[in-house]
Amino acid sequence: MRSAAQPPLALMQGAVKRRAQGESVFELAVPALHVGPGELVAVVGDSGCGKSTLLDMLALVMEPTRVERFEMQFDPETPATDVRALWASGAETRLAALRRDSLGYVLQTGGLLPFLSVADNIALPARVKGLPSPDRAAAELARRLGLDGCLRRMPDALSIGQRQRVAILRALLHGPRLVLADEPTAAVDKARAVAIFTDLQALARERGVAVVVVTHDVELIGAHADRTYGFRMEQVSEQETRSQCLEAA
Ligand SMILES: Nc1ncnc2c1ncn2[C@@H]1O[C@H](COP(=O)(O)OP(=O)(O)OP(=O)(O)O)[C@@H](O)[C@H]1O
Repeated sequence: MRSAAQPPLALMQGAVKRRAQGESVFELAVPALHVGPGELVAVVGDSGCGKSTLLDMLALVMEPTRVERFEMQFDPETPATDVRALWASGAETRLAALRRDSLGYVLQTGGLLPFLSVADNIALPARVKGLPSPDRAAAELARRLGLDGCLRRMPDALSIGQRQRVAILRALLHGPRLVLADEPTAAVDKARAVAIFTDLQALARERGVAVVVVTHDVELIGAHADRTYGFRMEQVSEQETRSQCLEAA
């Protein structure tokens, strides 16, 4: 768990995202959310409450409509990066560099490239970053995630659950400081889901990585999360739904 002296790795205060589709409007409010190095934070809620919207804002791929404070501090020795200011000034290159170097995103769909082997898929983020191919680390993580023997195969020769674990492996391998996982256990059985949450928690602890997991597995994640955020939804008119993301008691 984060010690009192350690600043949060990601901090969001007074964030609002408004999304409109035709007549209907969805508004997500995030009064205060933070995640520290070594912490695993869970985000749980019903379908359509704004979990992916929140994750996309944390992944720096979706700009908040407005936000009072949005900072990331990947190294406690250096000043925090003012993400709010980067969005406000349209600093796309800086935002892209932060995404590439410091964030790992496990997509709900896995997002593996079908024409590359599993080994080449997982080496991709490191290559983009200009780092050598992380073969040894990949083999070790593959063993931990029960993917022995899968690295030489093509993605379509893996089960959905295996593909999901490969996506986790890929998101971790280039040494991100913040890992965002959207339903990483959606296609696996309960035993494998427990193993995945246990591994994500252990990896957070060992590497001082901050992990945010969106999940429907409320009961399973409870044993692994340092904090849980839920949502309070309100239908304010026929067209407009509002949702508030709040820390669970
Ligand atoms: N491109 C879009 N434009 C406008 N509204 C959108 C868009 N995408 C999603 N929404 C709306 O935003 C709301 C939140 O969507 P989001 O995907 O964040 O929910 P979620 O909690 O992740 O749902 P699920 O669990 O089903 O994946 C939904 O009501 C959805 O209809």
